[in-house]
Amino acid sequence: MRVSIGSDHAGFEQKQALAAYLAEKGYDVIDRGPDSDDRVDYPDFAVPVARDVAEGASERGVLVCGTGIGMAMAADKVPGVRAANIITPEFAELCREHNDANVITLSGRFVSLEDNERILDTFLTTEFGGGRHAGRVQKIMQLD
Ligand SMILES: O=C(CO)[C@H](O)[C@H](O)[C@H](O)COP(=O)(O)O
Repeated sequence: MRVSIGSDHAGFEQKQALAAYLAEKGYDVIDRGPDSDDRVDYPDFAVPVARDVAEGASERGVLVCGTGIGMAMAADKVPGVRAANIITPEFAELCREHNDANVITLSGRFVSLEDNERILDTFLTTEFGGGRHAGRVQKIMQLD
């Protein structure tokens, strides 16, 4: 599976570690930056990752900032993207099963790397449940 990843300065350290973690697990990782922890603006990195997913260059997107909140707001503006800000593995499972989220946004300041690895594992391996959830997700997508 191809996965695009990006961050801002607050998520840079975890982005680097998570990109390496995913590559080690066999994922094809596209790193959309940044390349250092210099202060940057999160929308500038959310949008390239979101566009990768919306345009099919990758199947999933991963974004890390201080909280994940700003990244989710920015990524979700890109038509075709369903971004979820996730801080527990349980929510990671549900955002896939119920919402078919295709971009996950993570907190580099309030969630440990180990916990974000577990969250990411769940996000990348849980299938959409379909059924009663399908029409609901369809209604979201009609808002694009
Ligand atoms: O987008 C955010 C908030 O939802 C992120 O947490 C940012 O990383 C944060 O706002 C950056 O803050 P800083 O004071 O400029 O480091």
